[in-house]
This record gives sequence, structure tokens and C-alpha cells, in this order.
Amino acid sequence: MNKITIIGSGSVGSTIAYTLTVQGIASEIVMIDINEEKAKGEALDIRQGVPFCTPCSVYAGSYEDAKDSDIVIITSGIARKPGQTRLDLAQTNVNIIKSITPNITKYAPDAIYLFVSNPVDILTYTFCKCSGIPESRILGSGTILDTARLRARLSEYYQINQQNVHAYVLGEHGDSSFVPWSVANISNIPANAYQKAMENTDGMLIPPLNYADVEDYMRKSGGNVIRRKGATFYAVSISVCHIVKCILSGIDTNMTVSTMLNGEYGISDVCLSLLTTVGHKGVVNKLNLPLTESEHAALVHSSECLKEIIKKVQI
Ligand SMILES: NC(=O)C1=CN([C@@H]2O[C@H](COP(=O)(O)OP(=O)(O)OC[C@H]3O[C@@H](n4cnc5c(N)ncnc54)[C@H](O)[C@@H]3O)[C@@H](O)[C@H]2O)C=CC1
Ligand SMILES: CC(=O)C(=O)O
Repeated sequence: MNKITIIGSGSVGSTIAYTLTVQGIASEIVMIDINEEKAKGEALDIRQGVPFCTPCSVYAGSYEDAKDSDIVIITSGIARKPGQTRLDLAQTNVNIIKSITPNITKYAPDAIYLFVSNPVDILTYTFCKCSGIPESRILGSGTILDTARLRARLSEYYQINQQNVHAYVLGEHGDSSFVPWSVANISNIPANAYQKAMENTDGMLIPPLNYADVEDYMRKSGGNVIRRKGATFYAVSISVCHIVKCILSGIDTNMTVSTMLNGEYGISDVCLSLLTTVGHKGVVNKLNLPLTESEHAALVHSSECLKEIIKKVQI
């Protein structure tokens, strides 16, 4: 029996509920929203498709209904508008997190908390500071979405299955994110050697990968989707369901998610994404990747950008 509570039944929250249901990941899903009618409508719409899925009870509820949840996913807040940065949203969404924290922790003190609302690193940090929940049970989806976008791009570039692409985005889920290319590989071939390896095997000629262009594509992906359809919710929901699936499976899995740093790479008191082992009880370990000097500097820069925001918002 896996019980998941989702706070916020907007595009992201309801798509996560739908995806969890279709993938048969949860047996009970509670949907909470300040707009109760919206939560009821979304839950009903999903529930009416359940006869064709693995049995799952999906319903709109109150905080009390979150009792005994294994995982609580937070998607409530104001979505980023075209042209708006994630960080513009910071104070409004910090206030929402502070208002819901006592309500949800009262009923689900033992849950793992998974943040999606933006700015996700700042909200994850806020919850670490004000909830009393152990840091090992608090994570933000962080750069898992950016990592998925990077892998998608590399897979398109090399025309190879995404499963063969092992590359990560670290730091802020935002403008200061970066790719540690020194640890990126395609089927265990370092990213900078893969193009040569392809030429050797089948004579295909493709230009060498332009790292800056790929990172630019990755960082602009969210904005490009929002410009076209007003919001992003499918890729993030699939990414969040991957995290949930890994937690519930009990098999430790490495992924890029946002957690509180306590001295890793010399950085403390900020939440950002590192390659992190996530398991049944939440955060198991943060991997100490052998970053180059410039990659380490990029990570420190990202932490400083986030700390600037933390200084400006009232937590
Ligand atoms: N971390 C990531 O990779 C991504 C994060 N997001 C973020 O997810 C969040 C949600 O996005 P959407 O679902 O598109 O927005 P949305 O506007 O469709 O839904 C937000 C929902 O939160 C609810 N809400 C607001 N205040 C609340 C409160 N105090 N208690 C309970 N519910 C409350 C609203 O009624 C609304 O239904 C945004 O902050 C967005 O920026 C979106 C995509 C990717
Ligand atoms: C909205 C957002 O954070 C994204 O799509 O990356």
C-alpha cells in the first residue's frame, strides 16, 4: 500500500496524480488544493479512468486525509509566467510553503517530502528550515528535469537511445545550473570522445558537440515550452513519478535532486542539486563526483546565486 498526497491540483499536481495512476505506482492518492472544487474535479476525472488501471483510490481531501502518507508532493503555488524568472516568484511561493507547513506536518510527520513548486531550491530550503522534518526526508525535484532535457538533447544529437546517455545537470534548477562534462559519457565513452568513436565505427560525420549550445538549450527548455503552451507539466511530472517510483521500490538510485548541503564541496546552508542516492528512507548519500576546478567553481557560483535569493526572501 503506497499512499501519496499531492498539494496543489493545478497542471503539475494533477498530471503527477494522473501519471502515478496510469503507471500503477500508488494505491492511494490524496489531492489537496486551496481551490477545493479544482481538486475534486481533477480527482474525479482521474478516478473515472481507474477501471482500466491498477486499482488506486484517488480523491480530493483535507490535510487530515494526508495521515499516513508515504510521500507528500508539493506543487502548490503560482506558476511561472512567460518572461518571468523562477526567482521572481520566490517570496509569494515561500509564503505559501510557510502557510501549509504546519498543516501538513501535523498529519504526515513521517512522510518523505518532495518539492516541485518553484523556485524549487528555495522552497526546499524553506521547508528544511521551518518544518522540523529531518533533512534526509526532504528533497526537491531540482535539476532532475534539466538532466532529462540534457539527456534528451544528447540522445537526439547522437541519435542514440536516451538510456545510453549518462550526463547530469547540477546546481540550481535555474539560470546558474551547469553540466559537469568531465563525468558525462555515452555508453561509458567520455562525451568528448564519443563523436570520434562514432566516426570510427560507421563513418558517420557529425560536427563535434558544442557544450555551450547544449547547455543553453537545456537552460532555455522550460522557457521555450512556456512561451508556446503557457506552462510545463508533462516532463516534470514524469520526472517526479520516477523519483517516487525509486523511493517506493526501495532500490537505492542515483539522481540529481535538490537537498540541503552540509559541507559537500565546501558548500553549506543552501539547497541545490548534486548527484544524490535516493532510497526508501529518502536521501541516502550525496556522491562526491571528481569535478574539475572550473566545474567546482560553477557549483560554488550556483550556490552563491541561491544564497543571494535566500538573503532577500523572508523565510
Ligand atoms: N521544479 C520544476 O521542475 C517545475 C516546477 N513547476 C512549478 O510547479 C508549480 C505549479 O505549477 P502549475 O501546476 O503549472 O501551476 P497551477 O497554477 O496550474 O497550479 C497551482 C495550484 O496550486 C494551488 N494553490 C495555490 N496556493 C495554494 C495553497 N496555499 N494551498 C494549496 N494549493 C494552493 C492553486 O489553487 C493551483 O491549483 C509552480 O510553482 C511551477 O513553477 C512547474 C514545472 C516544472
Ligand atoms: C517551469 C520550470 O521550472 C521548468 O519547466 O523548468
